[in-house]
Amino acid sequence: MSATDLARYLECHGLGLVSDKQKYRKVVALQRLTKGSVVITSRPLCNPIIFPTHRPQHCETCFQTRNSQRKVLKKASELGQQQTVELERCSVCKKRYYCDRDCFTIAWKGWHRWICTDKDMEDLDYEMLKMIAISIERLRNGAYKESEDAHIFSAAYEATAPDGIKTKTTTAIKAETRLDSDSGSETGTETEIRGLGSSPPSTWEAADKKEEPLGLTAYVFSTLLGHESISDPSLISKYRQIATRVRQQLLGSKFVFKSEISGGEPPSVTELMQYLCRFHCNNFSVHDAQLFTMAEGTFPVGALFNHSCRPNATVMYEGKLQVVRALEDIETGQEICTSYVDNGVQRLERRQLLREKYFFECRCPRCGNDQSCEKSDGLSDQDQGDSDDVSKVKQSGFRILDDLIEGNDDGPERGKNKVSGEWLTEQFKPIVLPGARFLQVPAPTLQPPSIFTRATFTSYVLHSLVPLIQTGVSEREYTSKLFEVYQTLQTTQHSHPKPFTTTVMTNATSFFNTCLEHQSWTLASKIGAFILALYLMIYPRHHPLVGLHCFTLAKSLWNDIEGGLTSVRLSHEILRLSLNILKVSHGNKGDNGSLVQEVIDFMKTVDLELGS
Ligand SMILES: C[S@@+](CC[C@H](N)C(=O)[O-])C[C@H]1O[C@@H](n2cnc3c(N)ncnc32)[C@H](O)[C@@H]1O
Repeated sequence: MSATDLARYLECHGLGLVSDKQKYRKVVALQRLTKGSVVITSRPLCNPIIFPTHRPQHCETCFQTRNSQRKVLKKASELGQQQTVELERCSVCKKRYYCDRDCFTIAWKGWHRWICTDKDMEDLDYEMLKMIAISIERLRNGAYKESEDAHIFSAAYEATAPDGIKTKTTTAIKAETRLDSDSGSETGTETEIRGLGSSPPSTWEAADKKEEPLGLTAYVFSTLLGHESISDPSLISKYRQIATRVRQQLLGSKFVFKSEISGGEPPSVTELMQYLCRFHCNNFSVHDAQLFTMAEGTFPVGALFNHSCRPNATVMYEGKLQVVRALEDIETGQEICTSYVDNGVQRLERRQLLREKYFFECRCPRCGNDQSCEKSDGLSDQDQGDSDDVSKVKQSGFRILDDLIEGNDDGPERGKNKVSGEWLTEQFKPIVLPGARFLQVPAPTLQPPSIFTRATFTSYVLHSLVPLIQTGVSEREYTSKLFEVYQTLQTTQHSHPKPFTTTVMTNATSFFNTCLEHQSWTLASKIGAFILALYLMIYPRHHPLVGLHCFTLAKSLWNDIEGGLTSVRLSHEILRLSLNILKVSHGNKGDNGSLVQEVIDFMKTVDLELGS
């Protein structure tokens, strides 16, 4: 595989990989992508490492959760049960779980037998490194067969081509035919992929163009940045120890390195250290549909996307397959970016993480690169002098956002970040929830309040932005309204402590969860509406977090008996919002699709109650 093969593969997906002075390379759209479409899928180079606490819930092979496994459900119905069938545990290590013997056999032949009795496997870096070394060697020596993975991606994933035509991948087709046949043997060397140096078919067949051969995955991995030369020496020394341990373990194990490239030896310590450095700034936390992380994985194609604090794409998972989805319409030539950090944290924290973990200074539309960023990076107000005022005046668009949400005060105990429940309750009580019908119609003449409190902020932002999401206006129109909201928030007086900082958001979120736990639905709904306003100010409108929050808020509103029918109507409207967002961020496949279906089903219940 070569750079040309990668370029051709990406081109088939309507993507281009362009050199960039600051970022090394960047992925750009070669054609218009509509919001919600799958930009590309990315496969893991080795089995993602499930965190120990999450192992009993996920099959190591197909990665499906216990309750969503089709096979398990079928088994349950055969047993006359409703749903829950426990996963089966490996009887030797007693640590890894599988749906059944089929999944266990695939794992055993592929990787499990090499790690089953290795006591060091509880260290994430060690585990990932050993798995990658084995995975790459199996690919090089021809022991790996593409068909083995058919089972892994058996969700029969349908990739949506940029033109909107649904293409069933050949992986999916293979999966269907493989279900009835036995898994292949480890010893066979007549494989489709003969090693990293071999060429792909001379033309990418129409059906093949959506499929990512593992040879390509490994090639992309070999091209990723590791930043070895600028990494922290203590990290490098830690990596040397891990690499040495893994190499010794591999030398002593029965795993045979028999490819031409390996020459009978595991990769050198230096090469293994390079892998570790690449993991550091390219690996992903794998999360479920609710965005709870449960594993770590190496997805090289997905790692080609650069970071932006205002991303236009997001990363989701369908079983073990990573799916990059467009969060907004992306025009030809535009760079496609995901986010490496939570966009809800303050500029200083984001920049520090990006610098320490990914070794770059962010110059995205939100961060920019002028002096105003430096202020948060440690320069005192005095150091900034008058230039601060000047740079503030110059700021526009997303650049305003971080100044708006800065601040650590929340509550009477200034600076301590500790606020009493009573005080918080008082802060949220005055919020008047918007009428459902007001959320459907944009109000062009909406007057901003004379002072922003938590209540007036919630009302102003929700009335300004939600109708635009409901009516699906263009990104340009939405952004222009959003900038208008930012300007208003900047130029209007606000109460103290400032109601729209990230500190306030963190405290409000934990208070919201407490209210939900205690079933204080009226208060929870008010806090939930406030959090929604803050989310809309900070996150892209179709961000999965926004959709998930809307779903929780809608459930709270529906439970709020005090609010009567008004609250049920609002619940319906917020559900509609949740659905609009989740359809874009989550799509309609697997566990993500099930979540969207849950929203639809809940809407039907609410519909019934409203008699519509
Ligand atoms: C996951 S990789 C992204 C793909 C990478 N650009 C490449 O061509 O392989 C992460 C690395 O890309 C670079 N990078 C990502 N986003 C960037 C950004 N917004 N600005 C500058 N460099 C960025 C950094 O060097 C970072 O460590």
